[in-house]
Amino acid sequence: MDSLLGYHRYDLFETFFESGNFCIVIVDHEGLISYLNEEYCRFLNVKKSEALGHHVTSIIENTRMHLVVDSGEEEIADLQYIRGNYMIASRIPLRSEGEVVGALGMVLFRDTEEWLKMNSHIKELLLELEAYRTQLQQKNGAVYSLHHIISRSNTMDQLKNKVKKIAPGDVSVLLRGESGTGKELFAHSLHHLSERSTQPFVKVNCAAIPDNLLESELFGYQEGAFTGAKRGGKPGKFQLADGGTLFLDEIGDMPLNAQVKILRVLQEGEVEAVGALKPEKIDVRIIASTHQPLEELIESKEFREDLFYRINVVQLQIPSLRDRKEDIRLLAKSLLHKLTERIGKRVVDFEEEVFEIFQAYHWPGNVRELENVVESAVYLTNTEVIRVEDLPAHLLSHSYLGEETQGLKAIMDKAEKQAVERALKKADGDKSKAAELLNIGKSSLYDKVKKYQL
Ligand SMILES: Nc1ncnc2c1ncn2[C@@H]1O[C@H](COP(=O)(O)OP(=O)(O)OP(=O)(O)O)[C@@H](O)[C@H]1O
Repeated sequence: MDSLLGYHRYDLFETFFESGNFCIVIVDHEGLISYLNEEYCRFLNVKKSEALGHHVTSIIENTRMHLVVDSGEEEIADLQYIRGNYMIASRIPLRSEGEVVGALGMVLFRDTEEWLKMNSHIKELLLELEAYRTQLQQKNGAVYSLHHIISRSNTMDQLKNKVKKIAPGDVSVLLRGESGTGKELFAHSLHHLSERSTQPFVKVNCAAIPDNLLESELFGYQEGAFTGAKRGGKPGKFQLADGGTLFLDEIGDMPLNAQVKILRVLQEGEVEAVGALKPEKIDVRIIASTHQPLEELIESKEFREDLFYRINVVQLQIPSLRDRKEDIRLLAKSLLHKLTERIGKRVVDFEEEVFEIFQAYHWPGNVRELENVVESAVYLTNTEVIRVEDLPAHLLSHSYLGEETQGLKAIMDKAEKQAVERALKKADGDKSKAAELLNIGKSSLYDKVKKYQL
């Protein structure tokens, strides 16, 4: 045995790590992946070469490997949500001469179903847990929390810290920001981190409720309140949110008469269903969102000032994507991962030029627009990497024009530089070929290469 281990140690480990149908990952003291076996690569849908050397959090969803390295504490049979399933993982710190030098993670069962087959005795408990979880989710309605908000910019970090501070209280929060910046994700997160997290989270799209239905939608109605009223009546959004959070989305689009009614409920803490004989007490926390300039709407008497002061106790301004361009790369990668998983197509990365175009574009639709662009590119691409030609045309033409402050000369230079760079790349550095692709003379190309120091 000694000689077996002595002479064949490496082969034995390799055989062990690679032949079982379990997943193994090893990270170093910085949380960078040193080893990922083939089975895990298949499960994660990544290439080994792309994973090695990268921080484990960028490759494995909800991983805790880097935390185990920090704490030095092993975690055995932990439930981890990954690729749409709960799997069971164990994480063991690796020590050398008393120091933690890394960690080994092993996925024991890749989904709870696999686990159930082997552990019939806990089946009942787990099913019960799932039932409660689903029930809670249905009742609760808030599915996102802070870790779903992907970012690396300082402004977003500061916002997330602010959310952690204000979430526990009952203070009303007004979320401001352009459409698609993630206001709803913040509303969910505030609820999740609050003491009301086990209670309902109810969203009202203030812009979408027709005027004549507004009262019954918000405050409910009693049986027989009007012709066509349901038997037994119907609770309104306020009653449904009782004890929890009411998210008033696009409050700036709410008609004035509805603003008056909402204000009254907030002031008095009670609602009166249509046809009810007396009001009922209601306890809700209000989170509102808007992309409208409310101060201007107050000036033009389209928004009530008293309601504004009620909802605007703490204000969170979510920056537009063009004001936090350092988030774009991370967001694009994360959205790609999420979308390919949903669509079921293997597309693993973006060409570097795509990121350049993303950086130059002004993203009027913010993260929602980025999501749409990545989704359409995933459908269109014929390769595993999204290329410039997979992007919508308006992105290419606008990318140079996004920064109007630069002046026309600078914009044209930038466009020219990118075109030359692209042609050189396509021609594998061959300048004659690149000149041909651009339909210009060779000497003109040389001039441009010199000018832009390519
Ligand atoms: N930081 C983020 N990380 C991951 N996904 C994000 C992020 N921000 C926004 N998204 C995604 O972008 C889309 C738009 O986000 P959301 O609906 O929260 O924006 P919004 O500001 O509420 O928009 P609107 O004002 O139009 O309702 C959603 O699919 C959301 O999941």
